[in-house]
Amino acid sequence: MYTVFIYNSCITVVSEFSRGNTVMDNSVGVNEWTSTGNSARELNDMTGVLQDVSDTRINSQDSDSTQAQKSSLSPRKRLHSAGNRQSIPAYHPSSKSHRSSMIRFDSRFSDAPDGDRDTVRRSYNSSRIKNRIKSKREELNRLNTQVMTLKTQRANQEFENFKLEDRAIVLKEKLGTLNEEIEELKHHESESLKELEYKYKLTNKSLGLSHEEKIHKLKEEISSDIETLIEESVRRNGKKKESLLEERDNLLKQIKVQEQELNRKLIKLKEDYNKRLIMLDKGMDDNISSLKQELNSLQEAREDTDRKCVYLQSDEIPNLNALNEKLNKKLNYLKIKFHSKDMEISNLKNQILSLSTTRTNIEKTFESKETSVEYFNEKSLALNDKLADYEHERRVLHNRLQEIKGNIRVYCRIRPVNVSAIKKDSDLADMIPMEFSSDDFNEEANQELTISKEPISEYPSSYSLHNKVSNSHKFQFDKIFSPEASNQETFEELSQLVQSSLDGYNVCVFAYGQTGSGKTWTMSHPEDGMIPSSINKIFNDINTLKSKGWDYNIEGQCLEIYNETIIDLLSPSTNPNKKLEIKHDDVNQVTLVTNLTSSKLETKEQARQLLHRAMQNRSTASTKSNERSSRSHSIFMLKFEGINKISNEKSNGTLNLIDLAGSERLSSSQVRGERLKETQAINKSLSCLGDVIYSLGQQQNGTNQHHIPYRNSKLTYLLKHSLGGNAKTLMFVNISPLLKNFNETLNSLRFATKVNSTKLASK
Ligand SMILES: Nc1ncnc2c1ncn2[C@@H]1O[C@H](COP(=O)(O)OP(=O)(O)OP(=O)(O)O)[C@@H](O)[C@H]1O
Repeated sequence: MYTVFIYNSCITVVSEFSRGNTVMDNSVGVNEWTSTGNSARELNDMTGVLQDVSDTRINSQDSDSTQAQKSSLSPRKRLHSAGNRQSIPAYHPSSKSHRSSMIRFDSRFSDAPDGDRDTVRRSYNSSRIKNRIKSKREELNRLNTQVMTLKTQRANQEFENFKLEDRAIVLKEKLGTLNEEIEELKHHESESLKELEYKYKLTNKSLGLSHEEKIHKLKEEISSDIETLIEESVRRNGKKKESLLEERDNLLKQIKVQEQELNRKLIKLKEDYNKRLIMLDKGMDDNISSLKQELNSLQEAREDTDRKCVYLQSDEIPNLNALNEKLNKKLNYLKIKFHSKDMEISNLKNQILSLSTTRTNIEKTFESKETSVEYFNEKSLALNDKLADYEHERRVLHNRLQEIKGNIRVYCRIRPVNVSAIKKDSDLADMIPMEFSSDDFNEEANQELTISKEPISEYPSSYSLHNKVSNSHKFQFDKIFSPEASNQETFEELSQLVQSSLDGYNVCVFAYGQTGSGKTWTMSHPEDGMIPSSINKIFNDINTLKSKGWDYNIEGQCLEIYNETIIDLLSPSTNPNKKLEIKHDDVNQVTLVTNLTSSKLETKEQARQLLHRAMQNRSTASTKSNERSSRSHSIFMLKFEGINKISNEKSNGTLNLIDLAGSERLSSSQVRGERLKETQAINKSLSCLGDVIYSLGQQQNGTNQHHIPYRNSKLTYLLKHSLGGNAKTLMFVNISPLLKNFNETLNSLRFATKVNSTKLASK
């Protein structure tokens, strides 16, 4: 016995050998079955068989068996009760075919006895069912194989879909890359634009400065650069566009090919399905629907792909086209900009042309001005030459004048007496009777001074009486300054020698005379003494000489010779190691005192301060050593080093302003001890000075060619190169007007006369 149960969409074939003994023989899911394409008809056949078997059993066993049992065994009813919606053709026992088979069956066993006949029929039915089940199993296996094939095909199709999706992703990536490239192109283009602008600015600047040809060349270069860049940009963009279009075409082609392939496959599949549908019967609706679903999914995939293609066609390519348009617009904008820049360049060119015209005009004016400047320069040079010549001539003439006046000049200065202090005739009698006239010159341009112990005239109050004098002493000097003469008047005569020192000569100015005769007054009076006045004149003259091309370096030194010892007045020191020694450079006619302080003087003030310092040091020392100032020679030395920028002339001159020690005679001073030694040293050095000057005079006159005793005293040795030759010497003989100093005055006048008698001739 076989019973088919349908429960939970499963058909279960049960072989029942006996009532109440049921064995599960085979079980196939309905859905699976239907999906594998099992024919409903065959199933119906089988159920029909089962119905036959059932009917047979019903007929053969118990005709009174209940209708309920019958209905519970009916597969048709079971199928319907399981909710199977398949339309299965009805195999009712009352159907014609069924009845015919029953007739055939009955006719075969009609001859057999009733018991045997039932048994045979049952065995026959059993074998028949077995065979049919076997054949159905085989068919089921075949269907399973077909199902597997379809599954494989579906997997393949899914794989194809995946591939398509991958392809779409790759395409998207490519599009992304293309977008990046386009961005890069944009960036590159903006960079190129910036570079072009920068180049353009640079070129504009250089255009403004360089020549017209350069401008033209630069313009051409810039134009060609811009054109090249534009062409390059166009070419690159064109290439990109072409490649993009090519890519798009390729993609479209690929899509088309794939579409065709897909269509072909779909057609094939459809055909296959149709074939299979024909083969597997129309009852395989589920299968078809699944296939339809697959088809739908495939179509969806296809639509998706189509949409992607459309997206690519509709969105990306227009985007690319828009970008291209944008680039073209930019290119046009650049072209317009280039055109405007070109206009600007032409404007600039015009400006440069007008500027170059102006420049040419200015150059012409400049040339004419240059010509005038050259002319004036030449004139100025000529004038400078003339000026230098004049300056030289002036110097020569000045020197000649000084020589004519005498390289050794002696001026006598009579110290005034405080006239208000002379109250009585007896006071007048204490004065030295002297006679001179301030403007009375003899044939040799000398002035004469006559002194006498006795009154020279009946009117002794006058200095210029012309009465005959007994026991009188007559002297001749280059100039005699009356007691009323001021320092300014005195300096007028000296100033020419100061000029000589600036002109490169060595000048010595001595103040000779007994103590109290007015030497310091004459030389160092702080306001108008010879030294302060010389300082004034020197710095004034230097300024004037600057316009004639002269520049001067001035150095100042101050020293004292006391007891034949040199003392630095700017830095007095008791240090025995600091020896002040006189050194001579006979070749360059330069004298140097070792360790002597030398100060560079650039202003009057500096020179005055230097003098003030020296005077202070001298007075401090004087207090310590009992009026030493009267018994020492003080020397203020100014050295001038001049150079003329016009004529390149050089000059080296020295101005020595010397306040000599008092010239007291030993007999009159009646000194002893230290004081005697001092007086002897003073007298020795003064007499040496006289000797040197005298010897020099003799040498120049040709009478004495031998020895000049410079070394006999520190003073003469120091002044070796400032005495003699072209050097100028001026000696002030300061005399006292008092009768009590008559002998000293006479002595001084005699010494001065000795000096004055030596007129040094120029070489
Ligand atoms: N030209 C003058 N006018 C007015 N006073 C004068 C003149 N010359 C000298 N004296 C006065 O005479 C005095 C002595 O003068 P001064 O000190 O210059 O002499 P000296 O020769 O330098 O003396 P010593 O050798 O001691 O230094 C001073 O008081 C000074 O004021």
